[in-house]
This record gives sequence, structure tokens and C-alpha cells, in this order.
Amino acid sequence: MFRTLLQRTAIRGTPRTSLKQAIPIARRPFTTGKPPSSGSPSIPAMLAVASMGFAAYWTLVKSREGQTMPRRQQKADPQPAAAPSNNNEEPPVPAFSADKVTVVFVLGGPGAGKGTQCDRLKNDYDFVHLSAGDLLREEQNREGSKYGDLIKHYIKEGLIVPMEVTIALLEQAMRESMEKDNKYRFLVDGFPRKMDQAIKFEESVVSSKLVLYFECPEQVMLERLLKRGENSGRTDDNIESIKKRFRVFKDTSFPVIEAFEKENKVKTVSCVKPVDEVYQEVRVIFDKMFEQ
Ligand SMILES: Nc1ncnc2c1ncn2[C@@H]1O[C@H](COP(=O)(O)OP(=O)(O)OP(=O)(O)O)[C@@H](O)[C@H]1O
Ligand SMILES: O=c1ccn([C@@H]2O[C@H](COP(=O)(O)O)[C@@H](O)[C@H]2O)c(=O)[nH]1
Repeated sequence: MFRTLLQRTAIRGTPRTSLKQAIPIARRPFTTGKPPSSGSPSIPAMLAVASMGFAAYWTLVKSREGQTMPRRQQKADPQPAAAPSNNNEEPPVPAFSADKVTVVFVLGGPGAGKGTQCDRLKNDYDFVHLSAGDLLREEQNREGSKYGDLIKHYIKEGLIVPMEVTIALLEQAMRESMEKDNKYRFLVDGFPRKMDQAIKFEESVVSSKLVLYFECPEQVMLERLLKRGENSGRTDDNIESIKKRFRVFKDTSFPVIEAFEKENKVKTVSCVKPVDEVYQEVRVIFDKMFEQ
């Protein structure tokens, strides 16, 4: 089941050309497939290479300008979509309709208090709480999982697991809640943590309605995580892993929040105060946006 979903998720969505172009060009190793010639290249050859280089650079610059989430027309039906018809030219069709399926991304640094706030919100506003980290840990511990070792390594190192795995787990969990429990509102906690995840999820699963960002100074998060680490049993609640997670948050995850900000989707709440006080602020936002 998981593998099927994984394959489907992997093929369903293909990022919009401009963003897709940026990544391969930036990462593609420069190789001609031939050993370098020892003689001097001809002037026409040099001009051709220079113009190709400029074209690639221009495409890259253009595709990164004001990088925001791609917008897609939504399907009317919230139920699992029909088999995707992707031929790399057509934009992918999201699995669920944003008219019927509500996704709130809950973001913030490690230990900011995302899970704590989600625990309260899910009851008061009838949301399903899906923690990407919890889903990955579950998959890591699932007997027979072919991703167990990979996930274990990424979590310990504070790195971001390849998006196909996480998106497949999220989509599967959402589908189960819809089919079994008739639940269509989701707090997606700790995801997306990287631009590629954000783009792929919005294109191939569903577009998010709101991004709740819990702002918290590193020192406060550090104290919370070390305290939690006294009995959490998590392999990443130790000082070495925490430092790596902070770096990944700053370098890779925070730009995702900035990209969503450009779409005016982000509501920021400081997470420094006691849990109840933080929750009061979150409630103001949810009362305005979602019926209880
Ligand atoms: N406002 C708060 N004041 C004090 N302690 C808090 C507050 N919010 C959460 N905590 C505590 O901080 C720790 C981290 O909280 P939580 O697990 O909710 O963070 P998180 O953002 O989900 O972390 P992670 O991203 O690592 O999963 C927990 O032990 C929690 O009890
Ligand atoms: O989208 C995601 C979410 C999480 N991870 C990995 O899991 C750990 C722990 O996540 P928490 O949200 O703190 O529970 C995180 O450091 C990543 O290694 C991920 O790869 N992708």
C-alpha cells in the first residue's frame, strides 16, 4: 500500500517548469561526455557556449524571482483523484479539492511548541493532527519498512527525508481520515520544511489554507528540547542533533515560511509565553477562520 502510494505520489506531481528548471540547472554536474580538448576552441564554439551559459543563467534567475507557491486549479471532488495524467506538459492535478479539504501547515523551529498547540486545536476545532515527524518515526519503526534505516539516519542527523516518502505518508494518512472517519480538516505539523516539499504537496495533494508560524528564540527552543530529551526517547533530542536541526531550520525551512508570506498565508504567533497564553492567541486566529 505504502509503496503504491509512494510511486503514485512520485509520479503525480511535476513542479512547474520554471521552478523545476532552477534545480537541475543549479545541480547538474558540468560534463560534455568528452575529454577536454587540448587545443584552443574556435570563436564560434566559444560564442555558442557563452550564449548557452547566459541562457541557462537567465532561466535560473527568472525562475527564482519572487519564488512563491504555484497556484493550481482545484478539482471539485474531495475524494481521491482519478489516475493522474501527467506528460510533463500538463500541470498536475491535486489529489483533493481545497474547497472540501482544509490543510493548515503548522511551522516553527524545533521545540517551538507546534505539537503542544496542535493537541489543543484538534479537539476544539475538529481537526486531525498529522505530525510529519511522527509519521516518519512510525514508518521508521514499521516492521518491513524499506525506508526504516534511511529515515533513522535523516532524523538523527536533523536532515530532511526525501519528499516523496513524507508526502506519501501524509497523503495516505489524510485519505484514511477521510475514508474512515469522514474528517476533512488537517493540521499538518512540521511540514513542509523545504521548498520542494511545499511545491510538490500543493501541486499534487492539496493547496493549504493557512500557515501558522510559531516564532520562538533558539535559546528557548534549546531549553525545551533538552528538557523534553530527558524522557522523550527521541534520537534527535540531544545537543548535537539539536544544533543540526537549528541550522536546517534557518537555512532550509525558514525560506518556506517566507515564500508563504509572499502569498499572505502566514499568521505568526510568538511561542515564548506559557502554553495557555500562546493558545489564546491561536484561538483568535482560528475563531476568525474556522467554525468550531
Ligand atoms: N509555551 C510553552 N511553554 C513552555 N514549554 C512549552 C511550551 N510549548 C511547548 N512546551 C514544551 O516544549 C517541548 C517542545 O514542545 P513540542 O513538542 O510541542 O514542540 P514541537 O515544536 O512540536 O517540537 P518538534 O518540532 O521537535 O517536534 C515540550 O516538552 C513541551 O511540553
Ligand atoms: O517533513 C518532514 C518532517 C520531519 N522530518 C524529519 O523528522 C525530524 C523530526 O521532526 P519533528 O517535526 O521535530 O518531529 C526532523 O528533524 C527531520 O529529520 C523530515 O525529514 N521531513
